[in-house]
Amino acid sequence: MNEADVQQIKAAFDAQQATALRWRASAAAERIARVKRLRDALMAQREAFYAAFESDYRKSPAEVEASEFLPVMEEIRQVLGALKRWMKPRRHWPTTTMLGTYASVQYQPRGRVLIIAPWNYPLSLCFGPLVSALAAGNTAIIKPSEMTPAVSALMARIIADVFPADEVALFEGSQPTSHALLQLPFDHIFFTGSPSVGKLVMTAAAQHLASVTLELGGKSPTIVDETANLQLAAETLMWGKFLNNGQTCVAPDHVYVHASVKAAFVSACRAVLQQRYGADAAAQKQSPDLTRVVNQRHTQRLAGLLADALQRGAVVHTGGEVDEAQCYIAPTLIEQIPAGAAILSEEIFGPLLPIIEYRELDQVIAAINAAPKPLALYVWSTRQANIDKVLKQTSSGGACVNHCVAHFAHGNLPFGGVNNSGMGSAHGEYGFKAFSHERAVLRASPLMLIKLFFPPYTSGRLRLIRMVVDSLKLPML
Ligand SMILES: NC(=O)c1ccc[n+]([C@@H]2O[C@H](COP(=O)([O-])OP(=O)(O)OC[C@H]3O[C@@H](n4cnc5c(N)ncnc54)[C@H](O)[C@@H]3O)[C@@H](O)[C@H]2O)c1
Repeated sequence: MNEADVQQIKAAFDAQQATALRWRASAAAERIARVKRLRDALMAQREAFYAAFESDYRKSPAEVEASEFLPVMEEIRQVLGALKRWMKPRRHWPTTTMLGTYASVQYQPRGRVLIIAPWNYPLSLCFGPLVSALAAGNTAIIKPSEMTPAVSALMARIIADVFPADEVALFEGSQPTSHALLQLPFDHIFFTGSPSVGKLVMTAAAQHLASVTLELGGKSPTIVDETANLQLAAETLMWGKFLNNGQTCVAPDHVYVHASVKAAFVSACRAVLQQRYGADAAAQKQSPDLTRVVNQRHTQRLAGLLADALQRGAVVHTGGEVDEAQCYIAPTLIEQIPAGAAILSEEIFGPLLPIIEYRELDQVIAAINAAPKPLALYVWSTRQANIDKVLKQTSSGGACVNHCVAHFAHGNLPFGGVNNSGMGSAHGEYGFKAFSHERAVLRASPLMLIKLFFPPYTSGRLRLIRMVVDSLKLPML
Protein backbone atom coordinates (compact mmCIF):
# COMPACT_ATOMS: atom_id res chain seq x y z
CA MET A 1 0.00 0.00 0.00
CA ASN A 2 1.53 3.31 -1.04
CA GLU A 3 1.53 6.69 0.69
CA ALA A 4 -1.28 8.03 -1.52
CA ASP A 5 -3.59 5.19 -0.40
CA VAL A 6 -2.78 5.87 3.25
CA GLN A 7 -3.55 9.56 2.71
CA GLN A 8 -6.87 8.67 1.06
CA ILE A 9 -7.86 6.58 4.08
CA LYS A 10 -6.86 9.36 6.45
CA ALA A 11 -8.77 11.95 4.41
CA ALA A 12 -11.98 9.89 4.59
CA PHE A 13 -11.53 9.35 8.31
CA ASP A 14 -10.92 13.08 8.93
CA ALA A 15 -13.88 14.07 6.76
CA GLN A 16 -16.15 11.74 8.72
CA GLN A 17 -15.53 13.66 11.95
CA ALA A 18 -17.78 16.60 11.05
CA THR A 19 -20.48 14.22 9.80
CA ALA A 20 -20.29 12.12 12.96
CA LEU A 21 -20.80 15.23 15.13
CA ARG A 22 -23.72 16.34 12.97
CA TRP A 23 -25.29 12.87 13.06
CA ARG A 24 -25.09 12.67 16.86
CA ALA A 25 -28.57 14.18 17.10
CA SER A 26 -29.92 12.60 13.91
CA ALA A 27 -33.56 11.50 13.90
CA ALA A 28 -34.80 7.99 13.15
CA ALA A 29 -36.25 9.14 9.81
CA GLU A 30 -32.85 10.32 8.48
CA ARG A 31 -31.16 7.10 9.50
CA ILE A 32 -33.92 5.01 7.96
CA ALA A 33 -33.59 6.98 4.72
CA ARG A 34 -29.88 6.04 4.57
CA VAL A 35 -30.62 2.39 5.21
CA LYS A 36 -33.31 2.40 2.51
CA ARG A 37 -30.89 3.87 -0.02
CA LEU A 38 -28.47 1.06 0.77
CA ARG A 39 -31.26 -1.53 0.48
CA ASP A 40 -32.41 -0.24 -2.90
CA ALA A 41 -28.88 -0.15 -4.32
CA LEU A 42 -28.26 -3.66 -3.02
CA MET A 43 -31.43 -5.11 -4.52
CA ALA A 44 -30.70 -3.42 -7.83
CA GLN A 45 -27.45 -5.43 -8.02
CA ARG A 46 -28.92 -8.84 -7.21
CA GLU A 47 -27.92 -10.46 -10.49
CA ALA A 48 -24.49 -8.81 -10.40
CA PHE A 49 -23.92 -10.36 -6.97
CA TYR A 50 -24.84 -13.82 -8.32
CA ALA A 51 -22.10 -13.37 -10.93
CA ALA A 52 -19.57 -12.04 -8.40
CA PHE A 53 -20.17 -14.97 -6.04
CA GLU A 54 -19.92 -17.42 -8.94
CA SER A 55 -16.60 -15.88 -9.88
CA ASP A 56 -15.16 -15.81 -6.35
CA TYR A 57 -16.05 -19.33 -5.16
CA ARG A 58 -18.92 -20.71 -7.18
CA LYS A 59 -21.60 -20.02 -4.62
CA SER A 60 -25.06 -20.85 -5.96
CA PRO A 61 -27.71 -18.11 -6.33
CA ALA A 62 -29.91 -19.95 -3.81
CA GLU A 63 -27.14 -19.77 -1.18
CA VAL A 64 -26.40 -16.15 -2.10
CA GLU A 65 -30.06 -15.36 -1.44
CA ALA A 66 -30.37 -17.46 1.73
CA SER A 67 -27.06 -16.67 3.39
CA GLU A 68 -26.06 -13.23 2.05
CA PHE A 69 -29.17 -11.22 1.08
CA LEU A 70 -31.52 -12.69 3.65
CA PRO A 71 -29.51 -11.73 6.78
CA VAL A 72 -28.95 -8.18 5.46
CA MET A 73 -32.62 -7.77 4.52
CA GLU A 74 -33.64 -9.09 7.95
CA GLU A 75 -31.42 -6.43 9.60
CA ILE A 76 -32.95 -3.74 7.39
CA ARG A 77 -36.52 -4.88 8.04
CA GLN A 78 -35.93 -4.75 11.79
CA VAL A 79 -34.43 -1.27 11.59
CA LEU A 80 -37.34 0.02 9.53
CA GLY A 81 -39.88 -1.41 11.97
CA ALA A 82 -38.22 -0.81 15.32
CA LEU A 83 -35.57 1.92 15.14
CA LYS A 84 -37.82 4.60 16.66
CA ARG A 85 -38.47 2.35 19.65
CA TRP A 86 -34.79 1.36 20.02
CA MET A 87 -33.73 5.02 20.00
CA LYS A 88 -36.16 6.11 22.70
CA PRO A 89 -34.44 6.86 26.02
CA ARG A 90 -35.26 4.12 28.58
CA ARG A 91 -36.66 5.49 31.86
CA HIS A 92 -35.59 3.84 35.12
CA TRP A 93 -37.19 3.92 38.58
CA PRO A 94 -35.05 5.57 41.26
CA THR A 95 -33.22 3.35 43.71
CA THR A 96 -33.66 4.18 47.43
CA THR A 97 -30.90 6.76 47.70
CA MET A 98 -31.90 8.31 44.39
CA LEU A 99 -35.47 9.14 45.43
CA GLY A 100 -36.35 12.54 44.00
CA THR A 101 -34.35 12.09 40.78
CA TYR A 102 -35.27 10.99 37.26
CA ALA A 103 -33.04 8.57 35.40
CA SER A 104 -32.84 7.44 31.81
CA VAL A 105 -30.49 5.77 29.35
CA GLN A 106 -29.87 7.59 26.07
CA TYR A 107 -28.61 5.75 23.01
CA GLN A 108 -25.94 7.87 21.35
CA PRO A 109 -24.02 7.03 18.19
CA ARG A 110 -20.49 5.93 19.02
CA GLY A 111 -19.20 8.22 16.25
CA ARG A 112 -16.78 6.99 13.60
CA VAL A 113 -16.72 3.21 13.33
CA LEU A 114 -14.55 0.72 11.49
CA ILE A 115 -15.95 -2.57 10.14
CA ILE A 116 -13.44 -5.26 9.15
CA ALA A 117 -14.98 -8.33 7.53
CA PRO A 118 -13.91 -11.87 6.52
CA TRP A 119 -14.37 -13.63 3.19
CA ASN A 120 -16.77 -16.43 4.04
CA TYR A 121 -19.99 -14.36 3.93
CA PRO A 122 -18.45 -11.27 2.38
CA LEU A 123 -21.68 -9.41 1.67
CA SER A 124 -23.71 -10.13 4.79
CA LEU A 125 -20.76 -9.63 7.17
CA CYS A 126 -20.00 -6.18 5.66
CA PHE A 127 -23.48 -4.84 5.03
CA GLY A 128 -25.20 -6.46 8.05
CA PRO A 129 -23.00 -4.56 10.56
CA LEU A 130 -23.18 -1.48 8.32
CA VAL A 131 -26.98 -1.43 8.65
CA SER A 132 -26.65 -1.55 12.46
CA ALA A 133 -23.97 1.16 12.40
CA LEU A 134 -26.13 3.48 10.26
CA ALA A 135 -29.21 2.77 12.36
CA ALA A 136 -27.26 3.82 15.44
CA GLY A 137 -26.25 7.07 13.69
CA ASN A 138 -22.57 6.40 12.96
CA THR A 139 -20.34 7.08 10.01
CA ALA A 140 -18.43 4.00 8.85
CA ILE A 141 -15.34 2.80 7.07
CA ILE A 142 -15.48 -0.77 5.79
CA LYS A 143 -12.58 -3.11 4.99
CA PRO A 144 -13.83 -6.26 3.25
CA SER A 145 -11.67 -9.33 2.71
CA GLU A 146 -9.19 -9.45 -0.14
CA MET A 147 -10.05 -13.12 -0.75
CA THR A 148 -13.38 -12.49 -2.47
CA PRO A 149 -12.30 -9.73 -4.88
CA ALA A 150 -15.36 -9.75 -7.17
CA VAL A 151 -17.83 -9.32 -4.31
CA SER A 152 -15.62 -6.70 -2.63
CA ALA A 153 -15.35 -4.68 -5.85
CA LEU A 154 -19.12 -4.73 -6.30
CA MET A 155 -19.68 -3.63 -2.71
CA ALA A 156 -17.14 -0.83 -3.21
CA ARG A 157 -19.11 0.43 -6.23
CA ILE A 158 -22.39 0.35 -4.31
CA ILE A 159 -20.95 2.24 -1.34
CA ALA A 160 -19.37 4.88 -3.62
CA ASP A 161 -22.70 5.30 -5.46
CA VAL A 162 -24.86 5.54 -2.35
CA PHE A 163 -22.71 7.48 0.13
CA PRO A 164 -20.24 10.34 0.02
CA ALA A 165 -16.91 9.33 1.60
CA ASP A 166 -17.55 11.56 4.61
CA GLU A 167 -20.50 9.29 5.50
CA VAL A 168 -19.47 5.76 4.49
CA ALA A 169 -16.28 4.70 2.71
CA LEU A 170 -15.02 1.25 1.70
CA PHE A 171 -11.34 0.43 1.23
CA GLU A 172 -10.37 -2.80 -0.46
CA GLY A 173 -7.05 -4.41 0.39
CA SER A 174 -5.33 -6.91 2.64
CA GLN A 175 -3.29 -6.62 5.83
CA PRO A 176 -1.56 -3.31 4.99
CA THR A 177 -4.96 -1.65 4.48
CA SER A 178 -6.15 -3.08 7.82
CA HIS A 179 -2.97 -1.86 9.49
CA ALA A 180 -3.36 1.68 8.09
CA LEU A 181 -6.97 1.76 9.31
CA LEU A 182 -6.13 0.36 12.72
CA GLN A 183 -3.70 3.25 13.35
CA LEU A 184 -6.65 5.68 13.35
CA PRO A 185 -8.55 6.62 16.53
CA PHE A 186 -11.95 5.15 15.62
CA ASP A 187 -14.63 5.26 18.31
CA HIS A 188 -15.58 1.63 17.75
CA ILE A 189 -14.18 -1.32 15.81
CA PHE A 190 -16.47 -4.14 14.70
CA PHE A 191 -14.25 -7.01 13.62
CA THR A 192 -15.35 -10.36 12.20
CA GLY A 193 -12.62 -12.92 11.59
CA SER A 194 -10.27 -15.34 13.25
CA PRO A 195 -9.34 -15.28 16.96
CA SER A 196 -5.65 -14.67 16.12
CA VAL A 197 -6.38 -11.53 14.07
CA GLY A 198 -9.02 -10.54 16.66
CA LYS A 199 -6.20 -10.27 19.22
CA LEU A 200 -4.26 -7.93 16.90
CA VAL A 201 -7.35 -5.80 16.40
CA MET A 202 -7.99 -5.59 20.14
CA THR A 203 -4.35 -4.61 20.75
CA ALA A 204 -4.61 -1.85 18.14
CA ALA A 205 -7.95 -0.68 19.60
CA ALA A 206 -6.33 -0.46 23.03
CA GLN A 207 -3.96 2.28 21.78
CA HIS A 208 -6.97 4.59 21.42
CA LEU A 209 -9.22 2.84 23.93
CA ALA A 210 -11.68 2.25 21.10
CA SER A 211 -14.49 -0.09 22.10
CA VAL A 212 -14.64 -3.35 20.14
CA THR A 213 -17.09 -5.96 19.03
CA LEU A 214 -15.19 -9.11 18.11
CA GLU A 215 -17.06 -11.75 16.12
CA LEU A 216 -14.54 -14.60 16.03
CA GLY A 217 -14.49 -18.29 15.21
CA GLY A 218 -13.40 -21.58 16.70
CA LYS A 219 -14.39 -25.21 16.81
CA SER A 220 -18.15 -25.49 17.40
CA PRO A 221 -18.85 -28.92 18.93
CA THR A 222 -21.91 -31.00 18.20
CA ILE A 223 -23.49 -33.83 20.17
CA VAL A 224 -25.90 -36.49 18.94
CA ASP A 225 -27.04 -38.57 21.89
CA GLU A 226 -28.61 -42.04 22.05
CA THR A 227 -32.16 -40.59 22.11
CA ALA A 228 -31.77 -38.21 19.16
CA ASN A 229 -34.13 -38.23 16.19
CA LEU A 230 -31.42 -39.42 13.81
CA GLN A 231 -33.18 -38.47 10.59
CA LEU A 232 -33.72 -34.91 11.85
CA ALA A 233 -30.13 -34.79 13.11
CA ALA A 234 -28.74 -35.95 9.76
CA GLU A 235 -30.91 -33.53 7.75
CA THR A 236 -30.10 -30.47 9.84
CA LEU A 237 -26.46 -31.27 10.52
CA MET A 238 -25.66 -31.97 6.86
CA TRP A 239 -27.27 -28.62 5.98
CA GLY A 240 -25.38 -26.63 8.64
CA LYS A 241 -22.08 -28.34 7.88
CA PHE A 242 -22.11 -28.19 4.09
CA LEU A 243 -23.81 -24.81 3.62
CA ASN A 244 -21.14 -22.65 1.96
CA ASN A 245 -19.12 -25.90 1.91
CA GLY A 246 -18.37 -25.78 5.62
CA GLN A 247 -16.92 -22.26 5.44
CA THR A 248 -19.26 -20.92 8.12
CA CYS A 249 -18.17 -19.53 11.49
CA VAL A 250 -20.95 -21.45 13.26
CA ALA A 251 -20.67 -24.64 11.17
CA PRO A 252 -20.63 -27.80 13.27
CA ASP A 253 -16.88 -28.48 13.47
CA HIS A 254 -16.93 -32.05 14.77
CA VAL A 255 -19.64 -34.34 16.09
CA TYR A 256 -19.71 -36.54 19.19
CA VAL A 257 -22.12 -39.42 18.54
CA HIS A 258 -23.25 -41.94 21.12
CA ALA A 259 -21.73 -45.34 20.27
CA SER A 260 -25.14 -47.06 20.25
CA VAL A 261 -26.45 -44.90 17.36
CA LYS A 262 -23.25 -44.09 15.50
CA ALA A 263 -23.67 -46.56 12.62
CA ALA A 264 -27.29 -45.56 12.01
CA PHE A 265 -26.46 -41.84 12.26
CA VAL A 266 -23.54 -42.03 9.84
CA SER A 267 -25.55 -43.92 7.24
CA ALA A 268 -28.43 -41.42 7.61
CA CYS A 269 -25.90 -38.63 6.94
CA ARG A 270 -24.53 -40.39 3.88
CA ALA A 271 -28.07 -40.87 2.51
CA VAL A 272 -28.84 -37.15 2.98
CA LEU A 273 -25.62 -36.17 1.17
CA GLN A 274 -26.43 -38.51 -1.72
CA GLN A 275 -29.98 -37.22 -2.00
CA ARG A 276 -28.87 -33.56 -1.95
CA TYR A 277 -25.65 -33.53 -3.93
CA GLY A 278 -25.58 -36.73 -6.01
CA ALA A 279 -25.50 -40.50 -5.67
CA ASP A 280 -21.76 -40.90 -6.20
CA ALA A 281 -18.50 -38.96 -6.05
CA ALA A 282 -18.65 -37.90 -9.72
CA ALA A 283 -22.21 -36.59 -9.44
CA GLN A 284 -21.40 -34.70 -6.22
CA LYS A 285 -18.45 -32.98 -7.86
CA GLN A 286 -20.78 -31.74 -10.61
CA SER A 287 -23.41 -30.50 -8.15
CA PRO A 288 -24.09 -26.78 -8.65
CA ASP A 289 -25.13 -26.60 -5.00
CA LEU A 290 -21.69 -27.21 -3.49
CA THR A 291 -19.74 -23.98 -3.10
CA ARG A 292 -16.01 -24.30 -3.76
CA VAL A 293 -13.29 -23.79 -1.16
CA VAL A 294 -12.36 -20.12 -1.38
CA ASN A 295 -8.87 -20.58 -2.87
CA GLN A 296 -6.04 -23.07 -3.42
CA ARG A 297 -4.27 -22.11 -0.19
CA HIS A 298 -7.32 -23.09 1.85
CA THR A 299 -7.84 -26.23 -0.28
CA GLN A 300 -4.25 -27.26 0.52
CA ARG A 301 -4.78 -26.46 4.20
CA LEU A 302 -7.89 -28.69 4.31
CA ALA A 303 -6.22 -31.44 2.25
CA GLY A 304 -3.35 -31.29 4.78
CA LEU A 305 -5.75 -31.74 7.73
CA LEU A 306 -7.34 -34.73 6.00
CA ALA A 307 -4.00 -36.31 5.05
CA ASP A 308 -2.64 -35.86 8.58
CA ALA A 309 -5.71 -37.59 10.09
CA LEU A 310 -5.55 -40.46 7.60
CA GLN A 311 -1.82 -40.94 8.13
CA ARG A 312 -2.49 -41.34 11.84
CA GLY A 313 -5.08 -44.05 11.19
CA ALA A 314 -8.38 -42.21 10.66
CA VAL A 315 -10.89 -43.70 8.22
CA VAL A 316 -12.95 -41.89 5.59
CA HIS A 317 -16.57 -43.03 5.78
CA THR A 318 -17.89 -40.84 2.95
CA GLY A 319 -16.17 -38.47 0.52
CA GLY A 320 -12.47 -37.73 0.82
CA GLU A 321 -11.92 -36.64 -2.79
CA VAL A 322 -9.64 -33.61 -3.24
CA ASP A 323 -9.08 -31.65 -6.47
CA GLU A 324 -6.75 -28.80 -5.63
CA ALA A 325 -6.88 -27.24 -9.08
CA GLN A 326 -10.66 -26.87 -8.83
CA CYS A 327 -10.63 -25.96 -5.12
CA TYR A 328 -12.89 -28.96 -4.60
CA ILE A 329 -13.12 -31.19 -1.57
CA ALA A 330 -16.04 -33.61 -1.41
CA PRO A 331 -18.36 -33.53 1.63
CA THR A 332 -16.38 -35.83 3.90
CA LEU A 333 -17.24 -37.79 7.05
CA ILE A 334 -14.17 -39.14 8.89
CA GLU A 335 -14.08 -41.62 11.77
CA GLN A 336 -11.61 -43.19 14.21
CA ILE A 337 -9.44 -40.12 14.44
CA PRO A 338 -6.55 -40.63 16.85
CA ALA A 339 -5.79 -38.00 19.51
CA GLY A 340 -3.09 -35.65 18.29
CA ALA A 341 -4.51 -35.24 14.77
CA ALA A 342 -4.50 -31.54 13.82
CA ILE A 343 -8.12 -31.79 12.65
CA LEU A 344 -9.14 -32.21 16.31
CA SER A 345 -7.48 -28.96 17.43
CA GLU A 346 -7.60 -26.51 14.48
CA GLU A 347 -10.81 -24.82 13.32
CA ILE A 348 -11.69 -26.87 10.21
CA PHE A 349 -13.69 -24.28 8.26
CA GLY A 350 -14.33 -26.60 5.31
CA PRO A 351 -16.24 -29.73 4.24
CA LEU A 352 -14.59 -32.23 6.62
CA LEU A 353 -16.63 -33.62 9.50
CA PRO A 354 -14.87 -35.69 12.18
CA ILE A 355 -17.20 -38.18 13.86
CA ILE A 356 -16.18 -39.06 17.39
CA GLU A 357 -17.85 -41.96 19.17
CA TYR A 358 -18.65 -41.55 22.90
CA ARG A 359 -20.21 -43.56 25.71
CA GLU A 360 -20.39 -41.07 28.61
CA LEU A 361 -21.90 -37.61 28.16
CA ASP A 362 -19.77 -36.38 31.08
CA GLN A 363 -16.64 -37.12 29.06
CA VAL A 364 -17.93 -35.09 26.11
CA ILE A 365 -18.73 -32.18 28.42
CA ALA A 366 -15.25 -32.41 29.95
CA ALA A 367 -13.66 -32.35 26.46
CA ILE A 368 -15.72 -29.30 25.48
CA ASN A 369 -14.79 -27.49 28.70
CA ALA A 370 -11.10 -28.30 28.21
CA ALA A 371 -11.10 -26.44 24.85
CA PRO A 372 -11.46 -22.67 24.25
CA LYS A 373 -15.07 -21.50 24.53
CA PRO A 374 -16.71 -22.10 21.13
CA LEU A 375 -18.87 -19.76 19.06
CA ALA A 376 -21.71 -22.29 18.94
CA LEU A 377 -22.66 -25.62 20.45
CA TYR A 378 -25.30 -28.02 19.17
CA VAL A 379 -27.08 -30.92 20.78
CA TRP A 380 -29.52 -33.36 19.23
CA SER A 381 -31.50 -35.21 21.87
CA THR A 382 -35.04 -35.97 22.95
CA ARG A 383 -34.04 -36.41 26.62
CA GLN A 384 -34.59 -33.11 28.43
CA ALA A 385 -32.17 -34.07 31.21
CA ASN A 386 -29.35 -34.45 28.65
CA ILE A 387 -30.20 -31.18 26.93
CA ASP A 388 -30.28 -29.33 30.28
CA LYS A 389 -27.03 -30.93 31.36
CA VAL A 390 -25.20 -29.88 28.18
CA LEU A 391 -26.58 -26.34 28.24
CA LYS A 392 -25.92 -25.82 31.96
CA GLN A 393 -22.46 -27.34 32.13
CA THR A 394 -20.88 -25.78 29.05
CA SER A 395 -20.35 -22.27 27.68
CA SER A 396 -20.55 -21.07 24.07
CA GLY A 397 -21.51 -17.92 22.17
CA GLY A 398 -24.84 -19.44 21.12
CA ALA A 399 -26.48 -22.85 21.01
CA CYS A 400 -29.18 -24.82 19.19
CA VAL A 401 -31.12 -27.86 20.29
CA ASN A 402 -32.03 -30.28 17.49
CA HIS A 403 -30.74 -27.83 14.90
CA CYS A 404 -27.57 -25.97 14.00
CA VAL A 405 -26.50 -22.64 12.51
CA ALA A 406 -30.13 -21.37 12.45
CA HIS A 407 -29.74 -19.19 15.56
CA PHE A 408 -27.62 -16.88 13.36
CA ALA A 409 -30.69 -16.13 11.27
CA HIS A 410 -33.00 -15.34 14.22
CA GLY A 411 -33.18 -11.56 14.21
CA ASN A 412 -34.37 -11.30 17.80
CA LEU A 413 -31.45 -13.23 19.28
CA PRO A 414 -28.06 -11.71 20.11
CA PHE A 415 -25.35 -13.18 17.91
CA GLY A 416 -21.81 -13.33 19.24
CA GLY A 417 -19.08 -15.32 20.91
CA VAL A 418 -17.58 -15.59 24.36
CA ASN A 419 -13.87 -15.09 25.12
CA ASN A 420 -11.94 -16.97 22.42
CA SER A 421 -14.96 -16.87 20.10
CA GLY A 422 -15.55 -13.15 20.58
CA MET A 423 -17.14 -10.44 22.64
CA GLY A 424 -20.21 -8.28 22.17
CA SER A 425 -23.27 -9.06 20.09
CA ALA A 426 -24.68 -8.32 16.66
CA HIS A 427 -28.10 -8.46 14.98
CA GLY A 428 -31.28 -6.47 15.40
CA GLU A 429 -31.50 -4.42 18.57
CA TYR A 430 -28.28 -6.02 19.84
CA GLY A 431 -26.48 -4.73 16.75
CA PHE A 432 -27.97 -1.27 17.29
CA LYS A 433 -26.67 -1.35 20.87
CA ALA A 434 -23.22 -2.56 19.80
CA PHE A 435 -22.90 0.62 17.75
CA SER A 436 -24.44 2.87 20.43
CA HIS A 437 -23.10 4.33 23.61
CA GLU A 438 -25.54 3.79 26.48
CA ARG A 439 -25.33 7.10 28.23
CA ALA A 440 -26.76 7.28 31.75
CA VAL A 441 -28.56 10.56 32.40
CA LEU A 442 -29.71 11.57 35.87
CA ARG A 443 -31.90 14.62 36.36
CA ALA A 444 -32.16 16.00 39.87
CA SER A 445 -35.00 17.82 41.63
CA PRO A 446 -34.76 20.10 44.67
CA LEU A 447 -36.45 17.38 46.76
CA MET A 448 -33.92 14.64 46.17
CA LEU A 449 -33.03 12.45 49.14
CA ILE A 450 -29.30 12.54 48.46
CA LYS A 451 -29.20 16.19 49.61
CA LEU A 452 -29.41 14.81 53.14
CA PHE A 453 -25.99 13.21 52.61
CA PHE A 454 -24.17 16.52 52.09
CA PRO A 455 -21.73 17.90 54.72
CA PRO A 456 -21.38 19.13 57.37
CA TYR A 457 -21.51 15.59 58.77
CA THR A 458 -23.28 16.19 62.07
CA SER A 459 -24.06 13.21 64.30
CA GLY A 460 -27.69 13.42 63.18
CA ARG A 461 -26.62 13.26 59.55
CA LEU A 462 -24.35 10.27 60.24
CA ARG A 463 -27.30 8.49 61.92
CA LEU A 464 -29.47 9.18 58.91
CA ILE A 465 -26.88 7.89 56.45
CA ARG A 466 -26.42 4.76 58.61
CA MET A 467 -30.18 4.25 58.60
CA VAL A 468 -30.27 4.45 54.81
CA VAL A 469 -27.32 2.02 54.53
CA ASP A 470 -29.04 -0.40 56.96
CA SER A 471 -32.30 -0.15 55.00
CA LEU A 472 -30.46 -1.73 52.06
CA LYS A 473 -30.45 -4.99 54.01
CA LEU A 474 -34.22 -5.16 53.48
CA PRO A 475 -35.42 -7.08 50.45
CA MET A 476 -36.26 -5.00 47.35
CA LEU A 477 -39.93 -4.48 46.67
N1 LIG B 1 -18.24 -14.81 14.59
C1 LIG B 1 -18.59 -14.54 13.35
O1 LIG B 1 -19.63 -13.93 13.08
C2 LIG B 1 -17.72 -14.98 12.21
C3 LIG B 1 -18.25 -14.91 10.92
C4 LIG B 1 -17.46 -15.32 9.86
C5 LIG B 1 -16.18 -15.79 10.06
N2 LIG B 1 -15.69 -15.84 11.32
C6 LIG B 1 -14.34 -16.37 11.53
O2 LIG B 1 -13.45 -15.75 10.58
C7 LIG B 1 -12.41 -16.66 10.23
C8 LIG B 1 -12.33 -16.82 8.72
O3 LIG B 1 -12.29 -15.59 8.06
P1 LIG B 1 -10.91 -14.95 7.55
O4 LIG B 1 -9.98 -16.03 7.12
O5 LIG B 1 -11.28 -13.90 6.56
O6 LIG B 1 -10.38 -14.31 8.90
P2 LIG B 1 -9.10 -13.39 9.12
O7 LIG B 1 -9.05 -13.11 10.57
O8 LIG B 1 -7.90 -13.96 8.47
O9 LIG B 1 -9.43 -12.03 8.29
C9 LIG B 1 -10.51 -11.20 8.63
C10 LIG B 1 -10.23 -9.79 8.14
O10 LIG B 1 -9.05 -9.31 8.79
C11 LIG B 1 -8.07 -8.91 7.83
N3 LIG B 1 -6.75 -9.33 8.33
C12 LIG B 1 -6.12 -10.51 8.13
N4 LIG B 1 -4.94 -10.53 8.77
C13 LIG B 1 -4.82 -9.34 9.40
C14 LIG B 1 -3.82 -8.76 10.23
N5 LIG B 1 -2.70 -9.42 10.52
N6 LIG B 1 -4.04 -7.52 10.70
C15 LIG B 1 -5.16 -6.85 10.41
N7 LIG B 1 -6.15 -7.33 9.62
C16 LIG B 1 -5.97 -8.57 9.11
C17 LIG B 1 -8.45 -9.62 6.56
O11 LIG B 1 -7.98 -8.89 5.43
C18 LIG B 1 -9.97 -9.67 6.64
O12 LIG B 1 -10.55 -8.48 6.16
C19 LIG B 1 -12.77 -17.96 10.92
O13 LIG B 1 -12.06 -18.08 12.13
C20 LIG B 1 -14.26 -17.82 11.18
O14 LIG B 1 -14.75 -18.65 12.21
C21 LIG B 1 -16.42 -15.44 12.39
